[in-house]
Amino acid sequence: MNRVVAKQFSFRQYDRLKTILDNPFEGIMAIDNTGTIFFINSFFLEILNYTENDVLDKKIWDIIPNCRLFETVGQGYSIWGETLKINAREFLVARFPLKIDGQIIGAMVKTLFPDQTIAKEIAQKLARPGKPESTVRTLCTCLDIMGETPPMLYVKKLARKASRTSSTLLITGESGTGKEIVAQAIHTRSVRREGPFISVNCGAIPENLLESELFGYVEGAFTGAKKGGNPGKFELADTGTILLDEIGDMPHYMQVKLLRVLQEREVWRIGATSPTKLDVRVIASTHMDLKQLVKEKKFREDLYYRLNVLEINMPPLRDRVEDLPLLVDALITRINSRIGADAKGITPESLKIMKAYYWPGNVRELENILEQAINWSQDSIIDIRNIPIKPWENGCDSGNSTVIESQSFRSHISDTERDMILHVLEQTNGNKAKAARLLNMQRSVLYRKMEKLNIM
Ligand SMILES: Nc1ncnc2c1ncn2[C@@H]1O[C@H](COP(=O)(O)OP(=O)(O)OP(=O)(O)O)[C@@H](O)[C@H]1O
Repeated sequence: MNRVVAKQFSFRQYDRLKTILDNPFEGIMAIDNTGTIFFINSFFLEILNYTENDVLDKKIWDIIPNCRLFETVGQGYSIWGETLKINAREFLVARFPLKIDGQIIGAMVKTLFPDQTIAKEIAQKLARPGKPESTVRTLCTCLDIMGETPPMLYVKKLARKASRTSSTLLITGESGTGKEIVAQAIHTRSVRREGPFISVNCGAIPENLLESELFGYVEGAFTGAKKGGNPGKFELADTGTILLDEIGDMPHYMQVKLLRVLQEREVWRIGATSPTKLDVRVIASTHMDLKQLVKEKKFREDLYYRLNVLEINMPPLRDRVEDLPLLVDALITRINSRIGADAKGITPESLKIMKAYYWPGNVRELENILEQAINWSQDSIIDIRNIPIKPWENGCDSGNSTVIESQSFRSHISDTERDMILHVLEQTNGNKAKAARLLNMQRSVLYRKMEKLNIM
């Protein structure tokens, strides 16, 4: 190998090593035998809120006074599972000596988990070997949010940040992008995790019932009111989190009432003479453009700003197709265990089609197509071309979503949704409850979609 090649090779190697060490999932830092920091990765820099220049060549005790890494240089052995607190965040870490030819030349510290919540989730999993996930917990955690592309890593980062407070949060994004699972994950890693998580689909509840559903009523409030009254979803979510899904569908008069709840932190049951105090975190989600609705005077501006204290925007699947292999693997495992199949993967042709398709129904549609393909395939390596309705053949330039006019794009989404729903209804002989299950959506959502798409 000549010197130039050797140099290039080592540069490449260096880049690769740096990528490994700079990954966003673990913190790594190393000191020499005088306690001087000679390596720190971006994970730790972000937690410390420092740049490399602030830290490199400084003594470890000046940067993280409570870090016992320098002790490792003297001790010469590793310590696992110690807690390290940096800027009010706690990490489980390991520290161990670095040796060359048996001589200690320094020590390094690394985090064992990205944070304590994930550590606890994994500990729980280990404590219950062999138990199917569904019996361990029903709500999603951050581990259930699949995706390693930059937009998804950003979503997870925002979700972690949002879980540290109880601020009102708005999650936006197309249908099926995972808004509900992110809301659940934020709840399950927040201090409210022991409290309830209540999800309300504002668009699926008939307008005349919405107020009593959300705020409850007292005995005798109206004919047919239950004896003793009934608590609303807000009261049921007390000490926990309420997810107001499809907030864009909330009628105007209810927007006023919701604004009052957010401001006063109390609800008035229908017919009540005094309010009930609440301790609820509100997360709202929508696939609509709320700003546009505000402009069109269909959504109150003051409510929009109350809800949008924090915002997480879920990227559509077409913008993160590099996540497809990971999603496909994970979803196949999920579907296998749900329907008792044994699919192992997909053909390269399927992946090619998937990467070119623009996924109007996002991950929900992907899951549905995979489940259909598993049912139609003879082999354990499934081919999505085997399914009867092939939405990617709908005559659109699937490879380049940006050239699609927004109107035709929307109508294409509706066509695809209509085809999917009709196909599943055919499979279930018109049984809507079964169809909703197959489509992985609430029955009320299916009814709403059927009404919108004129499916009788
Ligand atoms: N990143 C993801 N990782 C794993 N599963 C996902 C992801 N995104 C979505 N899903 C799955 O897709 C389905 C739809 O997700 P979810 O209900 O959270 O979407 P949504 O954005 O709230 O949809 P809608 O607006 O229609 O209510 C669920 O089965 C969910 O588990």
